Amino acid sequence: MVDIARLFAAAGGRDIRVTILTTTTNARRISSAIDRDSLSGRRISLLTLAFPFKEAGLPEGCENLLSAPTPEINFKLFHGIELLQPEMIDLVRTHRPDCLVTDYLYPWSADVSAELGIPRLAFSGSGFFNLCIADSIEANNPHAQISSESEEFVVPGIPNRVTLTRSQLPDIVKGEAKLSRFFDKLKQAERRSYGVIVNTFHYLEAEYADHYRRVTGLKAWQLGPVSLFINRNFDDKINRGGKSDVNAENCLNWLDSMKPNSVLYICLGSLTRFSKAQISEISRALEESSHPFIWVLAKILKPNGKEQWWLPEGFENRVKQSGKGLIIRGWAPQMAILEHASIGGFVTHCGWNSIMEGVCAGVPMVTWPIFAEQFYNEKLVTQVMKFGVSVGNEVWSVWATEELPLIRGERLRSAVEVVMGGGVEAAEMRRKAVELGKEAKRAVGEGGTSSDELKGLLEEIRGCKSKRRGVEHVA
Ligand SMILES: O=c1ccn([C@@H]2O[C@H](COP(=O)(O)OP(=O)(O)O[C@H]3O[C@H](CO)[C@@H](O)[C@H](O)[C@H]3O)[C@@H](O)[C@H]2O)c(=O)[nH]1
Repeated sequence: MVDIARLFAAAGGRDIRVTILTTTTNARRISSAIDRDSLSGRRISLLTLAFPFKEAGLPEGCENLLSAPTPEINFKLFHGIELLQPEMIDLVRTHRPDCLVTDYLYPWSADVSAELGIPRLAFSGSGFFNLCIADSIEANNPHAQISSESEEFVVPGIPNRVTLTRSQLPDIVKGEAKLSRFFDKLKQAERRSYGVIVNTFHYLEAEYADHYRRVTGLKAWQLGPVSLFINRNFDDKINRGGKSDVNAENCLNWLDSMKPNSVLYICLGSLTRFSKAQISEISRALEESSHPFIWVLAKILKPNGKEQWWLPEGFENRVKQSGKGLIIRGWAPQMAILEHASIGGFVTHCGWNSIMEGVCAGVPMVTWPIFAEQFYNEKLVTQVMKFGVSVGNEVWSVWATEELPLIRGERLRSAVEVVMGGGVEAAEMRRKAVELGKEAKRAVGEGGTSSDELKGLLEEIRGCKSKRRGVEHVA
């Protein structure tokens, strides 16, 4: 979202000013990313609201999932956001923007936009592929005809043959009534929007962007990869949101000492939590594999809801002594790592931003989706564009608890071997990943598809404004 704001500020010229409406702690988290870019620093203002912690039953300062990604906190956060709604609507009415860009999760913004006669653009944090799969599953219920959780079904009516299992579908799809009602509301608001903007690019998802436009009748713009448009300097790359927990230069120096395409990067996002048993399996795979690695460690979640870092006894010392790997606890300088020539493979949870960043860097992937729409994103990588291989996780879950089936070390190792080994399959995946990386750069360059769509979108917003002025004048 912040990258999108910076994109508008940078591309819009003098007549565009951007205001980001957010809550206090989140504002603190993003302000440095805005301020260090002098252009966006001048053209972007932050408008902050105090989060209603007490009323939502949350501890002070807990206003995003990073502090504790549990379902309980999730629900309370949603409740807090709901409580803020009247205040947010008032602010929009007072500021009267020419265009409102809001997350999919803010259905009210479609109403206030209609009231003010301004376009609402829904921002999807994920890609068109995900939107198309979600639409198809909701409309056709293909999983209803399947007898077991693990039987594959084909997603109907989309451009490619894509298979999923029922166990990989988000809870919401499988029908918790309260959640379903909420998501119906989001869908209706999406359909009442002026259009949607997506952090993607033509070459990666062209068919799915067209399919989405056709099925929904909505306008849709591909503006990405936003990270390429915006994050041009080193500081931007290493401090995207979180402050890096390692010395990025040391990390890159270590990568400099490695051969091209030889290092495996493992990061399962900022929200994933694992069991001790799962961490043990990953460490065993990494020790037994011949490839050097950078591992961004996921925390374990204890039964009492507390979190902690954990590694099997002696593992870290052995890694240090052999010089085979780096272990990062906390926020990694992910973009800078992925772009390094020594990185040869990326084990990812398939969060959309990670996929886009891996694509930009031309790195093939081992996919390990955990929850949200990550299983859908996985299929774009493994079944459609084919620049990655799945680790074989079958079960959607908010996090990997002790009860969930383990991904065994052997399974991880063999998936890593497919991507990092010297076989024909590995070469083909790498070729595809490199091609995508080139196309991503082309898309954001002068005359590129995303650059042109951005120009077109800004023109359209200006057009809406002129039309409104005309109407007001006549009135
Ligand atoms: O140590 C870290 C961890 C993350 N990142 C950055 O944080 C972002 C992570 O984003 P993403 O890969 O999308 O993962 P999540 O934070 O898990 O994303 C949530 O939001 C995404 C966008 O809506 C969804 O696709 C995911 O399923 C959902 O989990 C990326 O820019 C990473 O570069 C770092 O720089 N260092």
